[in-house]
Amino acid sequence: MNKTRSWWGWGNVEDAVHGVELAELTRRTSAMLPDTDLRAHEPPDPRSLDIRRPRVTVPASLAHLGSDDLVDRAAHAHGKAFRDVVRNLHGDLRNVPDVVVRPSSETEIVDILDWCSRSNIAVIAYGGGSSVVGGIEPRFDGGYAGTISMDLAALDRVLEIDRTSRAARIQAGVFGPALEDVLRPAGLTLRHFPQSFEFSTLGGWLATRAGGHFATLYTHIDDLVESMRVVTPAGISESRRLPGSGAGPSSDRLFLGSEGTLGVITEAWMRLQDRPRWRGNATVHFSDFEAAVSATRAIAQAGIFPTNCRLLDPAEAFINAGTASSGGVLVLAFESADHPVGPWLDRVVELCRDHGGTLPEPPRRTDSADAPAPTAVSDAWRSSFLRMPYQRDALAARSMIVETFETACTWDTFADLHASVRKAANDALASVDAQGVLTCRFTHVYPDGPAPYFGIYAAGRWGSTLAQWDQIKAAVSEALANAGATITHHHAVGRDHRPWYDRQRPDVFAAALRAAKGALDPAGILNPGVLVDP
Ligand SMILES: Cc1cc2nc3c(=O)[nH]c(=O)nc-3n(C[C@H](O)[C@H](O)[C@H](O)COP(=O)(O)OP(=O)(O)OC[C@H]3O[C@@H](n4cnc5c(N)ncnc54)[C@H](O)[C@@H]3O)c2cc1C
Repeated sequence: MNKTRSWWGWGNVEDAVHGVELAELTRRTSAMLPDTDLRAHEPPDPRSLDIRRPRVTVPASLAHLGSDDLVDRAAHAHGKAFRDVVRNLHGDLRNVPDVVVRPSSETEIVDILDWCSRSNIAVIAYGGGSSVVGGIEPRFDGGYAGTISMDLAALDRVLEIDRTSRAARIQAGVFGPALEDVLRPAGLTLRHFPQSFEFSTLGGWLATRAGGHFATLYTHIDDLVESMRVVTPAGISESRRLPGSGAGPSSDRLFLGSEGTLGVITEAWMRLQDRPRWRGNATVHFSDFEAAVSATRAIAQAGIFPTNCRLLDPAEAFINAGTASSGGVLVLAFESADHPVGPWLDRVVELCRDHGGTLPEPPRRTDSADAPAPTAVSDAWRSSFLRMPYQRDALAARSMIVETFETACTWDTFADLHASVRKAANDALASVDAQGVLTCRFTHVYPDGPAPYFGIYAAGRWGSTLAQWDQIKAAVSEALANAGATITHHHAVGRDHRPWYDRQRPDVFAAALRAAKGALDPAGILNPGVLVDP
């Protein structure tokens, strides 16, 4: 069945929360936050809204690539963060691209960039539109004649597979599932699975330095890049395919995380892996969160790199895995294409026991090609992980504030950071008069520190939830900045994180980035306001 992408919320219209799932979601929410007004509000029809008419006309030679359809433009106006969904629900579409263009070749991209550079039209590269930081939104000053959203979904092919070096040349507009469908028959995988996998693209992952689902070793997409090809208004940059190189600063590193401000990534050679055969998993309960953190650190520093090492604090374990625990739950998994993983699993279980962890179920493993059954907690966590964005939308339409924020810090600073974020979030919830819960989990762990990921579930007031969230987000972002943590571990900078990113990066680096932008994008048309001012 062909599904319909939602213009206002996550994913497909047909997959939205309804029926039993909706009843259970509202029941659990009411139990957690009694007196919440959970009446549903429907999104408006974009055609009923007073959306600005297009200010630009695509030249005749490119006209077949352009769309000024109102719903198409509305769907390209915002990303998929809570604040995007809420604005859509309220019909707040004040910044809408004038035209959506869909090139299917580099030549067309070059022609579009030439036209826009000459005509002072801003260009926003658009992959899957799953940005959660205002990265694809035409929200900026600067007297542009208009804005186009350059949707790259037609660049969706795997062009070559090099089985010997285990790499593939892949176009930037391919979505996660379509990419894996092509690699699977060759026994290969990119093995990059962000939560947004189904609705985000390779180009978006590269442009935002996305983080995949796996907790250790290859965490960011950066680790998987062999070379990149980027069309800039000043020309095309293509790096050599190399397993490693010490030849000066890396051009790939310049374009990774450039968020559409320096050029349009059209393709990349990506390092692949053989599909895993051997797997093992275990779930460990702790009675004390500090001990759980120490166990997780011991594992991160043991040099054994589990694929999953996700520590859920008690609130997170309860809300998203349905498990009660006083000190948190650690979900562990290993997989390998080459060897059985039993000894590694045994070792991490031993480390957990050393820190007081207990296992309600024995570890599971297969030293054969059959996948082991997941533990009850890891199964519950996985299905809730995939449904979370749909449930977030259902709750956003019912006056709830449901959003996440993420960071990374060194182990020595985690306890203080955790305490100050908790305080900032709870104070902010009180100041916006919202009863709520803060949760924390580690999405990734490194030998020198974790990437904590926080969630807020709070009862808001319909019509005010955006303002309430913005106040909470500013408070927690300040707490992260003051603790010396990063404003983002993998969600990128976009427009929403700019104030804190500007404080985080060294001033001389900002000057170098501005100079690079000046050289690559002399007319300053690419994604204005993101990373640096034009
Ligand atoms: C529910 C949900 C879950 C998420 N989970 C994760 C997660 O697990 N890990 C994670 O890292 N992020 C996650 N994100 C954030 C988002 O999915 C990532 O930032 C993702 O990499 C964006 O990819 P995209 O194709 O949707 O890009 P877009 O949202 O379309 O674009 C993002 C940025 O990249 C630029 N861009 C896109 N394509 C190109 C290109 N070809 N060339 C140059 N610039 C380009 C855009 O201009 C924009 O600045 C999540 C978001 C949501 C809503």
